Order: sequence, then C-alpha cells, then structure tokens
Amino acid sequence: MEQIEPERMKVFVTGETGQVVKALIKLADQDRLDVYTAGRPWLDLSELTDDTKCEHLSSMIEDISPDVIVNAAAYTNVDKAQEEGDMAAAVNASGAGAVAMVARKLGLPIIQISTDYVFDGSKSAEIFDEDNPEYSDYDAEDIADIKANVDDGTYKEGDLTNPKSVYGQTKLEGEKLVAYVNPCHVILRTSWVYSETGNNFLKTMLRVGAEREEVGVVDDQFGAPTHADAIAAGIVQIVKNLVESPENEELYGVFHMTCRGTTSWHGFAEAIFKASSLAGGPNPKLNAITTEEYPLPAPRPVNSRLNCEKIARVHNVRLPAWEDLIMKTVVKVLG
Ligand SMILES: NC(=O)C1=CN([C@@H]2O[C@H](COP(=O)(O)OP(=O)(O)OC[C@H]3O[C@@H](n4cnc5c(N)ncnc54)[C@H](OP(=O)(O)O)[C@@H]3O)[C@@H](O)[C@H]2O)C=CC1
Ligand SMILES: Cc1cn([C@H]2C[C@H](O)[C@@H](COP(=O)(O)OP(=O)(O)O[C@H]3O[C@@H](C)C(=O)[C@@H](O)[C@H]3O)O2)c(=O)[nH]c1=O
Ligand SMILES: [Mg+2]
Repeated sequence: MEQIEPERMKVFVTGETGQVVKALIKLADQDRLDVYTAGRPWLDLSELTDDTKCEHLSSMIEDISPDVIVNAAAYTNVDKAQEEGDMAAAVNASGAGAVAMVARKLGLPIIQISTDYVFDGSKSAEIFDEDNPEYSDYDAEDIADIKANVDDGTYKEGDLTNPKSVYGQTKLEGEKLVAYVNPCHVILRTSWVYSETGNNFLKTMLRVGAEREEVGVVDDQFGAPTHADAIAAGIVQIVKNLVESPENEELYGVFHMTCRGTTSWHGFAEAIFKASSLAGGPNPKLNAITTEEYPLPAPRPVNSRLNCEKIARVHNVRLPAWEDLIMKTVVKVLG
C-alpha cells in the first residue's frame, strides 16, 4: 500500500538566540517541522517603523512561505526596561505590531508570545467555608457544585490586565497591537521561562550558588516555572491545529500556557539546588526572604498563576508539571 508522508509544517520565527527560539529549532529535527529564523542584526524589531525594512522582512517571509509566523523575540530584561522604556516599547509593542502586520498582509496567522507580567498579581483565591451555617441545608451535590466553581485565584484569559512594570506594559501594548492588526492571532501568555540556554533564573541560581555559601530568594511571589522546550512543544501543537483547521475561529485569541502547578521563586530555587546537589553541583544554604528584602527597579506580580484550562480544551495543549524538567536542565547546565 502506498504510504502518504504527512506534510511538513513550516514556521518563521523572530529571534535567533532566545530560549524559545532555540527550543523550536531543537524540535525541528524531530517533528516534521521546518523552522526558519531571523534575528539581529538583520532583523531588528525596533527598526520596523521603517517601511523598507518591513518590505525586506515581508519578501523574505514570502520566499520561505511558512504556515505560521511566531514572534518570539522580545526585550526581556525586566529591570533595564524601567530605564529603557522607549526601546522596550519599540521591540515589544511597535515591533510586535509590525510583525503581525507583515503576517496579515501575507495572509498568515501569527503566534505572539506574552507574559504573566501583564497582570498586577493582586488576584486572590475565593474562600469557601463548607462549615458555614449558611450552607447547612445544602446537599453533597450542591456543595460539590459550589466547590467546583470557587475561583482558585489563577488568572484567566479575560481577567483584567494591569501591568506594574514597563516590560509588562510594553508586552500588553504588543498584545493589543497584534490583535488589532491581525485577526488570525494566537497570543500565548506564559511565565518564568527557563532552559539550558540564555539568561534565566535557573542559570542565575547555579551561578550564584557556586559563588556564595548562602542565597536569599523571595518566597512571596507565586507562579509556574515553564521550560522553553515545553513551550516549543505547545507551539507545534498549535501550529498543527492552525494548519488543519485555519477556519476554526475558536483556535485564535488569547491563551495561557504554563507548566502545571505552582511554586514561589524560593520553591523553584529549592528544586534547582536539590537537583544540583544530586548531580554534584552547588548546593548553598537557601534562605526564604520577602520581596521587600530584595529590592529591584521593576515591581513583579505577587500572583503570577495563569489558568491553562482554555488551551487544554481548545488546542489540546497540556504542559508537564513545573518540577518535571528541572533535573535534566540542571544536568545540562552543569555539563
Ligand atoms: N524569559 C521569560 O521568563 C519569559 C518570556 N516571555 C516571553 O517569551 C518570549 C520568548 O522569551 P525568551 O525566549 O525567554 O527570550 P530571551 O530573553 O531568551 O531572548 C530574547 C530574544 O529576542 C531577541 N531580541 C531582543 N531584542 C531584539 C530586537 N530589537 N530585534 C530583534 N530581536 C531582538 C534576542 O536577540 P539577540 O540575541 O539579538 O539579543 C533574543 O533572540 C518573549 O516574547 C518574552 O517576552 C514570557 C514569559 C516569561
Ligand atoms: C537572582 C535572584 C532573584 N530573586 C528574585 C527577584 C525576583 O522577584 C525573582 C525573579 O527574578 P528574575 O529577575 O530572575 O526574574 P524576572 O526577570 O522577573 O523573570 C521574568 O522575566 C520576564 C521576561 C517574564 O516574562 C516573567 O514571566 C518572568 O520570568 O526572584 C531573589 O530573590 N534572589 C536572587 O538571588
Ligand atoms: Mg530577568
């Protein structure tokens, strides 16, 4: 019987060195996926106010003829963005908007990566006290029903945004521009990205852990560390869905996509050093501190927890638990 080769998918990705970009390139070897990238100096998102540069980008993408464009390049230095607001906005807002416009003119969908930092982090869980006399007449089924609908404090896609940092503000502007110029958009908000490459908290911990006997890490900001490999796998699933059902409107819009579960930065550090000590790497004394004890230029959200039910339901994307990918990453970083 004749074998039909499944069609290969092609994505064009902005950025060359970023954590998510590199993870997508790695997946290209395995997943009937071709990944084309462009980054600085050839493609500088802050320069896309220049029409000629947009045209160059457009004709490059046209030659490649991808199925989807992924905008994975961004100004990601959260503290420096407080001082360099114009540059952060040029990359994260106008730059993202320009890439989305190029995509729209070529009739292509865009996947825009965004962040938990678009929220102010003040959302809290609803408390449901089953023993409250108010509920004494309720039967078990009613109680179960109420329990299932109690808000656990995770942010849903439609929750009010209110970024506290310049980085978060510019990323939110980017979301809005992308959505405005290209109806075929998937805005993916993720959080606390780490991998064996680039700059991230896991690598910082292993570096400072090797230099110091004690490390203090904040224990009052909560979120989900998310490996870039898991994000890349999620993106590939989304690309498949868009290629298979481009007319399905449900596939477009804003989605939250992080690894499963919650921890604090301190909990994340604890898991990193536990893995590190097993692998013969640094294992300093780890102290839990408060945000006030670790002052930084940019405020971070206290609650960065994103509810990922929508992307599971619509795109069938479920990322692994946040702990699952730490050991292998630590081993790779320690080399
Ligand atoms: N890192 C995180 O913790 C999180 C990231 N995100 C979002 O996920 C996406 C991917 O992040 P991540 O992979 O961590 O990014 P990285 O910080 O690892 O890399 C950023 C990438 O953007 C590129 N870049 C920066 N400025 C420009 C510019 N002016 N023009 C072109 N390219 C530029 C960099 O290129 P160069 O090598 O030239 O500097 C690099 O390739 C971003 O949209 C980010 O906002 C969301 C949540 C958490
Ligand atoms: C290095 C270090 C950080 N911290 C604290 C500071 C801060 O509250 C928290 C995280 O610090 P970082 O600066 O590494 O992380 P930060 O740059 O804020 O990470 C963010 O990056 C952007 C791009 C995102 O989109 C976010 O999702 C998030 O991942 O840990 C300590 O308490 N002790 C330490 O030794
Ligand atoms: Mg940082």
